Amino acid sequence: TPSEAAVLAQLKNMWRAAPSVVKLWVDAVDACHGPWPGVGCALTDNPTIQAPCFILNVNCTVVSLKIPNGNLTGEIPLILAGLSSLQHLDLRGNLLKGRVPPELLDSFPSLSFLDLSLNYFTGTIPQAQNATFEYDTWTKNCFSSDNSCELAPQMRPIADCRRETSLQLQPCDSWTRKHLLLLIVIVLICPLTVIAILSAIAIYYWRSRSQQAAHFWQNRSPLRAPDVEATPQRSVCKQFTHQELHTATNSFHHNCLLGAGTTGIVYRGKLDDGTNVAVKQLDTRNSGMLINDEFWNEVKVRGAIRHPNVVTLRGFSKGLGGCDPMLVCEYMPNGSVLDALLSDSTPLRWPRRYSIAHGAAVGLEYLHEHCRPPIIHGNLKPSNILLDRDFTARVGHFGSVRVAKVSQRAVVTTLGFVDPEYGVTGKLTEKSDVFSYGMLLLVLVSGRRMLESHPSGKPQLLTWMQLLAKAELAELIDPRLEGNFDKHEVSLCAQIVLLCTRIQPELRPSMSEVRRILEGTMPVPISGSLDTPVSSSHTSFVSMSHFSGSYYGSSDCL
Ligand SMILES: Nc1ncnc2c1ncn2[C@@H]1O[C@H](COP(=O)(O)OP(=O)(O)OP(=O)(O)O)[C@@H](O)[C@H]1O
Repeated sequence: TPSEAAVLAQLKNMWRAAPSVVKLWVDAVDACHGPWPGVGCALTDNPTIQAPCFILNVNCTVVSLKIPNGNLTGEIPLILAGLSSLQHLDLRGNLLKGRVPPELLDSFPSLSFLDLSLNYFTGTIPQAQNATFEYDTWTKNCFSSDNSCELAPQMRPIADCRRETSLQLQPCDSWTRKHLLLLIVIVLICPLTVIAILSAIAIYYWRSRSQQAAHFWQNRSPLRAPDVEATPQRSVCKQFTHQELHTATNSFHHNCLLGAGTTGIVYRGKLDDGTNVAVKQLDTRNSGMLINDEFWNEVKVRGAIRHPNVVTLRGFSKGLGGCDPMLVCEYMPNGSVLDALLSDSTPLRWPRRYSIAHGAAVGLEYLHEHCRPPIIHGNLKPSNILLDRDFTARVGHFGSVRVAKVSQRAVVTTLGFVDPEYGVTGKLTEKSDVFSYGMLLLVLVSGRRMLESHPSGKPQLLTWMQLLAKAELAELIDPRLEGNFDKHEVSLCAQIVLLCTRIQPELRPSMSEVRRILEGTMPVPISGSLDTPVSSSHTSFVSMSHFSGSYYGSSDCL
């Protein structure tokens, strides 16, 4: 019919480029009257009779269209509906895609054979109203399997349905690519995301645990040493320029002055990153300190020390070009034990004093027994025990610290707290620090400076020691405590003072023993409970004791 001729002409035009039988369709000849491969005709009057219309020269109609494996592309053309007499449609093995509209199938009332397999059709398998098609019609396409099992029972036994469906409706290329991408996401990205989330949770958990641990330690009874092994030991000691420290301390402004000692002046400062620090300007001219390469090497070693009871050294400046060398330490907001003891406003209560005694013992134990080589402080005294925000005692100011066993030369020490043995041998040992610790404890209990005289007018240290030896504790104890103290703890401290200040260094306890006595996990050694402490010959040291004043800077320092 003319309409069929028009449809075929359009199809030819559409699929002209494809290497299929369509290429052989000849325009000049009617499809049913010439050699149009793939196009089959039958008598219009009786379409069941297929005939060579071009020979018989009778009216014919198109009843079959067979263009298999022709590389036809695009969607299935809806103009096919114009071939309404089609009984046989075979488009298998092409590259057709998109949906197959059921209306199209309904427009072929006589269609008895349909093969659309091996294409890229998508969507659901269309159901024609008047016909059911062989199951193979649809296979090897990209149909979703949504309705495949609804259709399958009409054609196959139910048992075969799912198996056949899943076998036949194979994924095609485009499907595979999409799912490959999905697989990559699942296999690679998802695990990475999960790992990242888990790591974040682990880090958060670890941080909060360590913060909790730190908080716990600060708030708990002082009678437990922190886990020193967990303390990081990587040196973060930085070499600052003079200019950096000049800026940090507001040009060493007097408002930033924290205090002055025998070895220099201490200023409060603020680094670029906002950290508060204490900057000690070393007075090499008057202190007799020997600042050489060995000193700086020791300073760097100290930069690696991290312990909750030791002030961290943040850095140094070598003081080149005529500038003073400087040490940069953590800033301790509550100043030194000396400051706290002498504070006019609030006397240091006994539990805090005992906690300070314990903290200082733990810090010293760490320096002596956990550092390799051991570190001798060499200048332990109340102004060198600093108090952090929570009043935890931190052993500070290592200005004269020397590596153990090589302390052959004179170092700056503070008389009154220094081991009498040092006066004889000129050598500092761990036991020199133990002696100084004993004196520190005496100051904590009595609340008095080393220079202060006893009301009797007798030389200070001897008087206090005699009181201790006679166990006349009541007279020794700081009156500012107003009787609010733990008698057992005070008695323990008194006995530790006696042990630590024994003349023979080898009879003095180690700092770990001191710590354990304070914690109550070790009894006081009986032999030395009230042994003879330092003799009166030592008083000469006492009377020369140096007091370091401290001037707390006003708030407009920085
Ligand atoms: N890190 C710090 N944080 C806060 N204040 C500090 C710090 N270091 C020192 N100070 C303050 O500065 C004062 C003087 O400290 P410095 O260490 O110079 O004195 P010293 O120990 O008496 O003397 P030296 O150790 O030189 O014999 C301390 O008493 C304290 O008040």
